[in-house]
Amino acid sequence: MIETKKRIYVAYTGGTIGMRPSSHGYVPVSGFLSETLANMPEFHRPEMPDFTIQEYQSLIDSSDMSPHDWQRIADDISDNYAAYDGFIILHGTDTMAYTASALSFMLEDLDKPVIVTGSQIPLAELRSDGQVNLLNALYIAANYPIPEVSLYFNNRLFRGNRSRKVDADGFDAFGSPNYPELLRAGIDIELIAGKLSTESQKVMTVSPVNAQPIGVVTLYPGISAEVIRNTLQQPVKALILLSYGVGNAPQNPALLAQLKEAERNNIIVLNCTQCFSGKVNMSGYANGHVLREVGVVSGNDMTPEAALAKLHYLLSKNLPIDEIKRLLITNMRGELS
Ligand SMILES: NC(=O)C[C@H](N)C(=O)O
Repeated sequence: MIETKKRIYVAYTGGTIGMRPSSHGYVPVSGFLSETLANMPEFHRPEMPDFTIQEYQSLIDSSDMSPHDWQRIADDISDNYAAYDGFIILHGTDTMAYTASALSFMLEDLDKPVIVTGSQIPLAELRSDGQVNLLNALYIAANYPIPEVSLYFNNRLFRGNRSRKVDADGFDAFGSPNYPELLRAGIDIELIAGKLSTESQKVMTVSPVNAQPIGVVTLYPGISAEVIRNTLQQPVKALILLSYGVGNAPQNPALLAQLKEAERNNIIVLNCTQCFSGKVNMSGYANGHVLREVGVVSGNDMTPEAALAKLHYLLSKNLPIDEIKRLLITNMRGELS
């Protein structure tokens, strides 16, 4: 029996991977990525899957990404879902972890691999990491299909909603501080925490997301209650508080009163740690306990990127506030332990 080649859909949204130098720095240029790839023979070897590149109308630096763009990507995957075995999203690195997190929530009952990747140096430049990232992402999507939204960078595949950009200018630009990688591509390709897809009867659907007014405040020594008060101005619906250590905040009565006021106004306050790894435990110290007493919800070991994406996703569903709070502490897509 002849094995048919896998078909992979590549959505090119922008980012450094397809950029070209200009007088004011790198810019995305339409048609350039497809043209560059057409001239790279390794992408067309018989071991490689068949792939189609869909270049988006307006290619963007990922610092311009918004929830509206997440929706466009999710809808694009949905429109092409039946015709392909896997999906690669070519994306800038700056907000890649946010998009991977958002897609992980929006794509309900996903049973095919969706891999987000990009590069630090454009594909067409000398010493680019784009070639190896895209080549491996295509190969892995076809031969090691892990049916979830993941992020591939520098020989490692991470769970999308556990990943973070950890280096502004190195090639090892992503990490997954609280969860092992799904797969490592060395001389051999080694599955670590990833589970390969099996026969499934699932029907993938997209949960729409609208941009939600969400505040984010990092605590710092000397922070005044006014900073919290200003961030909590209407129409804010949720606040991510990036607290100290295991979820501690100063025992400043004015600051705590602002958080209590948020609860009275049905504004969700989600406590994530500003530490790179580890988790929130509001019973560890009296300074964390007071936050719990004023109704703050624990973000556990969610990354700030996953917490923001999850809030956009849940707030877009118009659920009762208690249900949103319940789901925030529930593991929905492997985003928290
Ligand atoms: N390496 C990159 O892709 C960075 C670029 N500014 C982006 O996020 O689009």
